[in-house]
Amino acid sequence: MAEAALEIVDASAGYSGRIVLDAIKLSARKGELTAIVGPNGHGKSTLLKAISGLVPVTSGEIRLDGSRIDRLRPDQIVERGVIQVPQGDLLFPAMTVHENLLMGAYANSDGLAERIDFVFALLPKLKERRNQTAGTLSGGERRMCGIGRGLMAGGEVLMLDEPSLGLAPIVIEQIYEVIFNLRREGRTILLVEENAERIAEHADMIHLLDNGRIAWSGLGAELMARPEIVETYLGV
Ligand SMILES: Nc1ncnc2c1ncn2[C@@H]1O[C@H](COP(=O)(O)OP(=O)(O)OP(=O)(O)O)[C@@H](O)[C@H]1O
Repeated sequence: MAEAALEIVDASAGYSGRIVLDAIKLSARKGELTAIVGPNGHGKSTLLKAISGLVPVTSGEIRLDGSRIDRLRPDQIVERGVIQVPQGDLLFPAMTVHENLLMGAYANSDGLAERIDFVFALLPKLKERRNQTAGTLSGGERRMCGIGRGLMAGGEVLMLDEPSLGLAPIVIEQIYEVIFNLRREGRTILLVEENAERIAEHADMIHLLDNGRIAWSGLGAELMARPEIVETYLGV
């Protein structure tokens, strides 16, 4: 079994005294696709934000390769190699695709040319659109640009917050093909997805987050064989 890249050990986090994550325990193993699924508003995005240092961890620990990162600033966490592609893309609309991609490498510009070549090879649409401003891209292209910008950071762990959100089914398939390719290449990915069916076949481990707690963990096939869980929590 691969060793853990990221370990969340009994971590709690929330907003202004309100606990949203309650003693969460899970890990994302190296080279694997770990998925967090669960209903809306139960803390999936908060978990990624807590890992990124954007929401304070009030108890417990978050470790990267065995070293604590939960007391670091967000920019220090990026420098350590934990990169979050936020929900809703958050691109710079007046900047070109190429400029947006370069922004991803602000903390680490070593091997910039190789990285941009890698991103353009993985996402050829971005190469075609490189001189177009991000504000003029389609929804799917914007999502790809967000993922490309995350990859430009050259991090060890890539965290994706609902990359399928708001996209047409055919575009969702394209986005997931890119993510599954990254997994095949051995990237460590922590993915938030509402629809477990979409990722069940490809995820190495799935954690179900319900009301700020891990309610179930296992393989995709095991989850799909539990219709009562799927119906209760995932509304499929
Ligand atoms: N900045 C904030 N301030 C206060 N409460 C917040 C903030 N962001 C999120 N919350 C609350 O934290 C809880 C968990 O939200 P979170 O966004 O983590 O859920 P989620 O599972 O990712 O849902 P979704 O898929 O809708 O994004 C919700 O009750 C939400 O209202």
